Amino acid sequence: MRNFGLSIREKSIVCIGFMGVGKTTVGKMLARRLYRNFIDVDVEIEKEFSMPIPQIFETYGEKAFREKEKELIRKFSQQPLNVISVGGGAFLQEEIREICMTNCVVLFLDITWESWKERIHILSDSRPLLKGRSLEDIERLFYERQSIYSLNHSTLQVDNFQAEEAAEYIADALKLSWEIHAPHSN
Ligand SMILES: Nc1ncnc2c1ncn2[C@@H]1O[C@H](COP(=O)(O)OP(=O)(O)OP(=O)(O)O)[C@@H](O)[C@H]1O
Ligand SMILES: O=C(O)C1=C[C@@H](O)[C@@H](O)[C@H](O)C1
Ligand SMILES: [Mg+2]
Repeated sequence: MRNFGLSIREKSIVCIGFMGVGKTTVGKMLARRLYRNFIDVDVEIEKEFSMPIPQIFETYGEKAFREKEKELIRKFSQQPLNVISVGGGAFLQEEIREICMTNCVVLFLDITWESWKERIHILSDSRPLLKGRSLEDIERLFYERQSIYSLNHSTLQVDNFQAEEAAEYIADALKLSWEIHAPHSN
């Protein structure tokens, strides 16, 4: 789908950030507040392979997962009015970074390592890249990943926000920026 005519308020919003920062949780709430479709790319990949992510990694390998991730992000990012939560590793791929930065509003949900580690117990079973790794290894991965997320249009530090508060804050900020860009259009 061509989207050259999309205005800033029609562009899809893409949530990026480290595993477990809240892209799915906050993204879903944001979509509800903005009356948009919510798309979780991890869920869409699971549907395509008809199996959960850890099993996709085991059966087909990370490379196949990343190819499907790119294909689906290419499709959804060109549609208007989505809120799209991409996987924590999606921005490792240069092509995905380019597609998202060109077609969408890219929102980085950031968190400090200190806050993130409090969540590890609810994350490790469902995230193959965390399973079996030591805390030191995960901390290294966390800091390595920060550089890929530095390409974005806007960043929100979520440490002191409940998920719903973060969604409210983002929705209000977006509406304000849309007003500034196009004050009298609907
Ligand atoms: N602001 C928040 N405060 C506290 N807990 C949160 C917050 N946002 C999300 N969580 C919790 O953290 C966990 C991970 O959130 P979520 O699945 O949304 O992360 P994610 O960024 O989508 O991860 P992934 O990249 O692996 O898909 C969930 O149990 C969720 O309830
Ligand atoms: O950070 C990552 O590389 C990943 C994050 C998850 O959202 C999934 O996309 C998958 O587990 C890989
Ligand atoms: Mg998610």
